[in-house]
Amino acid sequence: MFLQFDVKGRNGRGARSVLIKIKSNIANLAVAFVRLPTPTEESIKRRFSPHSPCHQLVFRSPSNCFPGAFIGGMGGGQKSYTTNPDDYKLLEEVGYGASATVYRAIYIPSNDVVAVKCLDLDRINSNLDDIRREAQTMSLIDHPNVIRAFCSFVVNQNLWVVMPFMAEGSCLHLMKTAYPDGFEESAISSILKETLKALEYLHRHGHIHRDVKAGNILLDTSGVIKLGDFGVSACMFDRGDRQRSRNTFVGTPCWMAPEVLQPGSGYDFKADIWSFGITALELAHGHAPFSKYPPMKVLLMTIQNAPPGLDYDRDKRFSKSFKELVAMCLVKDQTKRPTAEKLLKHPFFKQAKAPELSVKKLFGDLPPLWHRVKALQLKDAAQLALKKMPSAEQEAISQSEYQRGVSAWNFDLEDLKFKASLVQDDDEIQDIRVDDVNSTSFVNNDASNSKASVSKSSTSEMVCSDEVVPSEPPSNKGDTPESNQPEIENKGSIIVQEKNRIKKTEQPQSQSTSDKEAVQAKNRIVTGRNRQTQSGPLVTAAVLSHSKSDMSRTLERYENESPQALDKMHHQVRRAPSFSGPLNLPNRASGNSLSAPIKPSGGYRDSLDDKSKANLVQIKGRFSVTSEDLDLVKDIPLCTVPRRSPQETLLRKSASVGEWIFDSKQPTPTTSVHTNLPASVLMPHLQNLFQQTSLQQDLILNLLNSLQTADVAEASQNGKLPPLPRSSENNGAVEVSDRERLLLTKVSELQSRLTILTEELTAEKSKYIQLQQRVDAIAKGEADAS
Ligand SMILES: Nc1ncnc2c1ncn2[C@@H]1O[C@H](COP(=O)(O)OP(=O)(O)OP(=O)(O)O)[C@@H](O)[C@H]1O
Repeated sequence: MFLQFDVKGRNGRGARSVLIKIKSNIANLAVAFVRLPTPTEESIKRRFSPHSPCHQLVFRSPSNCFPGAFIGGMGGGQKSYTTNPDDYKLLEEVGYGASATVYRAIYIPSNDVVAVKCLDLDRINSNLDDIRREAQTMSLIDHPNVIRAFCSFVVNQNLWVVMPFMAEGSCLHLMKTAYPDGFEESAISSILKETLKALEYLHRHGHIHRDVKAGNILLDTSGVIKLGDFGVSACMFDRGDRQRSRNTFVGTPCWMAPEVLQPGSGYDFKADIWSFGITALELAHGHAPFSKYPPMKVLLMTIQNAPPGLDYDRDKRFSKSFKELVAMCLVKDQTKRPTAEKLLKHPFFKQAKAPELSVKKLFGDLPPLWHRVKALQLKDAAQLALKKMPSAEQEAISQSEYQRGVSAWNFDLEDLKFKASLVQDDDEIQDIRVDDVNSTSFVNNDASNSKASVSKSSTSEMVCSDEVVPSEPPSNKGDTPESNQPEIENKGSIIVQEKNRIKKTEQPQSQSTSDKEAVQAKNRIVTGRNRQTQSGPLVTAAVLSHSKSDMSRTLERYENESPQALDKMHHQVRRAPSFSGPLNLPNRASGNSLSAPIKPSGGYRDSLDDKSKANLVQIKGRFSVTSEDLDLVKDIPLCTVPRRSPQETLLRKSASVGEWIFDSKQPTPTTSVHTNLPASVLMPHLQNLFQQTSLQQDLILNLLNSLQTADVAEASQNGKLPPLPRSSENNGAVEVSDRERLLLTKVSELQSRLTILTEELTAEKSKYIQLQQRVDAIAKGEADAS
């Protein structure tokens, strides 16, 4: 079916200006990670003014052409919705993403509750094709598990997409509100099954969703589950431009498949299967794997590490079939991943209950969605207000560096990998592999470990903050059909705290508020650093490290001082680095295949352990690096692989130094250490290694010196640093200080390298000394014998 995409003004005027506006937006592709401002009451009123210019994007199908209104494209018998904005009354904000804000709204002619997604065309990180594609795809949908658009039209600089209102919001919101550790398995299987049905439908019709994640799985009060957000979907059967778009990075870092990160080869619908697997882990744990890391680190880990899975102690509560399902999806070689159709036949889904049974109970007694969203926004605002800790700054710098690379179209994967390697890992929240440690199990094996226990128990990872009162819905709430909904007392203000779980299980089941605070304080001390997840707007350590009353005071201040200030903060919250936004990276050809080899079992791994036991060379937190992976990342520069133990030196040699200094084909001395080669053979190699490591150290020192002294201009030409300010007229001071900052970053990067090399040198020295002693001993023994 061919759809025509028209732009017209309300009175036939203004079409030209809209087209120009949209075209100018195409030129703004490089603007990434922009969040929309919270529309003020003023701006919403303005939008609805009868004098406000309205332009309509009208979708017409040959068989169903109603100028000014779009009626269900394929389903037939659908309700009709007009494209007149005056027919819609926007109510509360119920969600926001990278490119849009979503409102609950009333369609006045029929009094229906709908959702209106407002995409700001001025700020959207997309071109007209993308926008059109999303709206077209959504309007053609005819599947119970996929959100369809009733109609779309342009109002001022916004594209409005009218769609069914999903009263319980997204799974992500739900987890952030009440299930910080994820859902129980029965709910997960229902959610995944419905999502998979949606994917099967989309794939069958030639679409790749490209943004499958908990934030895009929407729930309504009756337990119906729908997959939403086609902001980045692509058509598999297209050629030309759209086909090329599949060679670009689009998606959200934590959910992106490895092949999406190496766009030279392109990717297909199997990328959705990977994202589906990540979503399964997200639903199981409350967050996506790698979500605590900045995007560039996530990119590196996705490429370099063994795929994540349900392999840890905390995952004991999950069934074998669930673990298998996840493992099937998270296979690096996309050709080995099953189709959605095949996955639907997996035993895991045989037991899946109807969502009305397993999912509906999840939100039984939660406050209305908009209260929850408001509470989450307030927490984001508080987080921003308190965001003065260095780690937050580091995140911001990391994010801005990343964006700079992306928006300047000078993205360099090697540079990215190097920078990623400098991001400090958070060892304090390491997970423990099942077969590594016979530790006390801290997992609540009770499958009913859900909201009730979470919200009532003081051992839970939530802190209920009664003081945070979600702001009242707009005054026109009384006009709505839901105005008779009882005002549910505030339960939505919940702070998720990741802390030392073993410690927590020792805590008593009921405590007073002050006890709770004391326990939290204790846990903060025990934990050191609280978890910071960068998957969407979350409560970070900044908030968590403040007492409940501190936080409420902050919030009160923002609430009371001025609504505008709060509004501004919300605006800033959206603009603040959030690591869940889609990525759009330029096309890069890559000859490297970084996909890990898959066992000939067709990609069906019994568990990660099999692979890890054979080839595991490093365990780092929840991640492991296998020798298979190392072969594939040998082009990753020095120190991208963290080093902790003498054994890891072997790994480092083969992955970095061996590549840099030695002929990689030549056997390295370190690999020979464990052989029975005579000392006379070993010694030259060791001496060689020793010398070359020293050389490396000298080289780095020289580089450091030269950088620190005079070679600034030359450095600016190598593309790594911004150019020197051309004139002093315009904010030269800012440019200089930015530059200084970057130079300092560069210097610290070099210093880190130096430190690592020094460590390495020391390790080699001690090995050298040991071997020297052995050689001496052998020589002495031989001398004695003769
Ligand atoms: N129909 C709906 N009913 C209720 N809530 C919705 C609906 N559609 C979206 N939302 C909420 O709004 C949020 C943002 O919507 P959406 O994901 O479409 O925006 P986006 O800007 O495309 O997001 P992303 O950051 O994923 O690209 C969702 O996560 C969800 O919580």
